[in-house]
Amino acid sequence: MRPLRSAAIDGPDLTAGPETATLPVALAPRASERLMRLKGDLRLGLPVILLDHGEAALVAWAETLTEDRFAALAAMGRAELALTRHRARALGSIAMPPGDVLRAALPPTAGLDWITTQAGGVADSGATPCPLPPLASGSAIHRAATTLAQSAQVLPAAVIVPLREGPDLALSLGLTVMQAHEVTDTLAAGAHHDRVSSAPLPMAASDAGRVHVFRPEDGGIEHSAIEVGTPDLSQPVLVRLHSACFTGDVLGSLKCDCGPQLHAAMAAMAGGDGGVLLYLNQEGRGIGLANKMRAYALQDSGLDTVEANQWLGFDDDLRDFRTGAQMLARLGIQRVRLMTNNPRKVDILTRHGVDVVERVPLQAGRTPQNERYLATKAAKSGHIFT
Ligand SMILES: Nc1nc2c(ncn2[C@@H]2O[C@H](COP(=O)(O)OP(=O)(O)OP(=O)(O)O)[C@@H](O)[C@H]2O)c(=O)[nH]1
Ligand SMILES: [Zn+2]
Repeated sequence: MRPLRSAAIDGPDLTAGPETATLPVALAPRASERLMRLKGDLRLGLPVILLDHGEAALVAWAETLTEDRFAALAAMGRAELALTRHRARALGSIAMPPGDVLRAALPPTAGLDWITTQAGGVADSGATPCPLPPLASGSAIHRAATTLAQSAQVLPAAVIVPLREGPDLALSLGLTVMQAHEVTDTLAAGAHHDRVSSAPLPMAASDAGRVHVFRPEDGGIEHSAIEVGTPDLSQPVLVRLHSACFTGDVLGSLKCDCGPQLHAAMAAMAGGDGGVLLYLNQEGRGIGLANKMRAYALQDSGLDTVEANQWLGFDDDLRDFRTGAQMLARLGIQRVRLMTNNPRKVDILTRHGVDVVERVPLQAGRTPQNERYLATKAAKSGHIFT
């Protein structure tokens, strides 16, 4: 495979000769922007090419792959399936250490239905998945493909076809190409968020209110901060870091405590000296609404919240609370009284420069239907309910 350097793959080459010195390099996409393109392609069902130390592979996500594209991929070489260690465990494989990814050969007769079953996409169909003999430990390409899928709220299972001819194919077909390590490094770094708009909003809880909308620099999902009442930002501010729950916040689901927690937090702010609600769009602890519904179907067959996430291949909590710390900093809030039962929220805010002067317990909305959900929070996720 010829070593290839391309602005489409590596970004602009700032060390090249004088003729490139005049290129408007600021116009070229940065790593975080190329990552969003890659993610967009994979969500569409388009294959991409990932590179790792002289290796190249075509990569597509099992969930978004179509029959015609799968047939074309399988014709390109020996197709493999990459699954997270959680999904491998659900299929009956031996336990794998954190960070490891299962890499298995696709049986020659495997079709898209078989792949979807292995990926966990037919949990409620009664189909029985089977253990897959691993080929070897997954490479950086397998890891990048499954980690990126989790961040895109897609089942973390990928079809991977190693390429002998390198990324030339990608360039002639117009496929997006990226280095695997750049995918994982960029994901780990997280995105910076800036405030894009603010406006007053009178609310049922408080006539005085203001909404601030934040957008990540990579063009991803927006989040909001809601001032309830008129908090004095020079004093410790009552803050709720709330993750979106469409079913609980909007539909009044009895399966969780999110809706009552949201309303209790706003009532406490309105009834006191005001406060700030950070509403983070991290539905289903980051797995998204579609997967949360898959998890709910699995919970009806006996799994708890954590087991259901893992059965689908996801980590049990994918939320990035660094976003909350950034939003507080942009609002000029340094000291907070944090309304939560989750010590991880306190820990991450503290590690990212927020002075959490007090954890304020927030218990509301216990129902017979959410008893097991709350028990699992206490037993497996470290929540404090005392
Ligand atoms: N994956 C998954 N997510 C769920 C389930 N039930 C609720 N959620 C999500 O869990 C999150 C709960 O968010 P929070 O209430 O902010 O957080 P918390 O970690 O419970 O901590 P607290 O601050 O103590 O409430 C929301 O994103 C919900 O959508 C479930 O069964 N499975
Ligand atoms: Zn909820």
